Amino acid sequence: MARIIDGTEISRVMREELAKQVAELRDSGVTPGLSVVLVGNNPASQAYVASKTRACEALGMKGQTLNLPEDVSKEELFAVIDRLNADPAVHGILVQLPLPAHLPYKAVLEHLHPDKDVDGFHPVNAGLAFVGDPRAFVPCTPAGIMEMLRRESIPTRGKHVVIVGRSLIVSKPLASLLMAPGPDATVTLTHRHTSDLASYTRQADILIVAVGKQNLITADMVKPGVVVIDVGQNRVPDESSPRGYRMVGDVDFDAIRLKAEAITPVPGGVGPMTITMLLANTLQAARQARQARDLPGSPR
Ligand SMILES: Nc1nc2c(c(=O)[nH]1)N[C@@H](CN(C=O)c1ccc(C(=O)N[C@@H](CCC(=O)O)C(=O)O)cc1)CN2
Repeated sequence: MARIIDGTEISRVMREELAKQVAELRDSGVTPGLSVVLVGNNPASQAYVASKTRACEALGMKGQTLNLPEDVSKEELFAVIDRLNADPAVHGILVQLPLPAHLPYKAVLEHLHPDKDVDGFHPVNAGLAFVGDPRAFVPCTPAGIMEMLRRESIPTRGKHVVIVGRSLIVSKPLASLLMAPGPDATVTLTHRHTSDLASYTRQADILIVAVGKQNLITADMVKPGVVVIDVGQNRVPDESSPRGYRMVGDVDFDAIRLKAEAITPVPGGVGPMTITMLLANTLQAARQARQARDLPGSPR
C-alpha cells in the first residue's frame, strides 16, 4: 500500500518557515505585497484567489484582489497591470487563469513586469528558469512538486520520470527542473498525441500526470513501486457533498495506491503546494526588490 504524500502537511510546515522569513523582512521595513487580478466570476477562480490572499495575510504579507468585470477590455486590463507594475508596495502580481476568451492571455502575461511575475509565466522568467538562473520565478506547481519530492526524500538522480502533459505552466518547466544538475533525473515528456501512452508510463520510476482528465491513468499503466504525483483537478458531481461535487485527480487513486510506493492525493496533494510556492515567490520578489533598492545597478 502506497505512502500518501501529504501536501497539506508539507505546506503547513513550509508556511511556518515562510512566516518567520516574512517577519524578518518586515523588521527590515519591507512588507511583501501580492496583488491578484481576477477577471470575471468563475467560481473556481474566485475560490483560488480568495485562498491566495488569505494565505498572504496569514503569513504577514499584504494581499489584495482586484476584481474586474468579465467584459473588461484588453486596454483596461493593461492599464490595471501598468499601475501595479509601477507601485513599489506591490512586489508580486498575478493574473488568475483562465481568462475570458476575448483576452489574449499570452499578451496579458507578457504585460506583467518580469520582476513582479510571481507566477513565473513571463517568457523572461521561463528563460531564466530554463537556464537554471536562481533569479527566476519558477511556476508554482512545478516548484511545489520539486519541494514535495525533496522533503519526502524521494530520490530523482538517475530515475526515469515520465510526465504526462506538455503545458507551459506545469510540464515543460518541471521537465527542465528535474533534468537539471542536482535532481539529475532522466525525463520523458508525453502528451495527448503520444501513441501507446501506457508503454511510457509503465517505464516510470516517478510518474507525474498533469492533463485534467479523470482516470486517465489506470493501475495496469504503472509498474509496482512507482511514485505517482497527480496534478489533476477534476470536479465530479457528488450529491452527498455539500458543494454538489468532489475533486479527483487524473489517476485511479484507489487502484494505483495498491501498487505504488508513494502517491499524492487529490485533494490535499499538489494543490496546496501551488499556493505555498506562490507565497515563497512573493517573498523572493520582495527580497529582490529590496536588494535592487539598496544596491541600485545590481542585476535584476
Ligand atoms: N495565475 C494562475 N492561474 C492558475 C494557476 C496558477 O498557478 N496561477 N493554477 C490553477 C489554479 N490554482 C491556483 O491558481 C489552484 C488550483 C487548485 C488548488 C488546490 O489547492 N486544490 C485543492 C482542491 C480544491 C477544492 O477542493 O476545490 C487540492 O488539490 O487540495 C490550488 C490552486 C489554474 N489557474
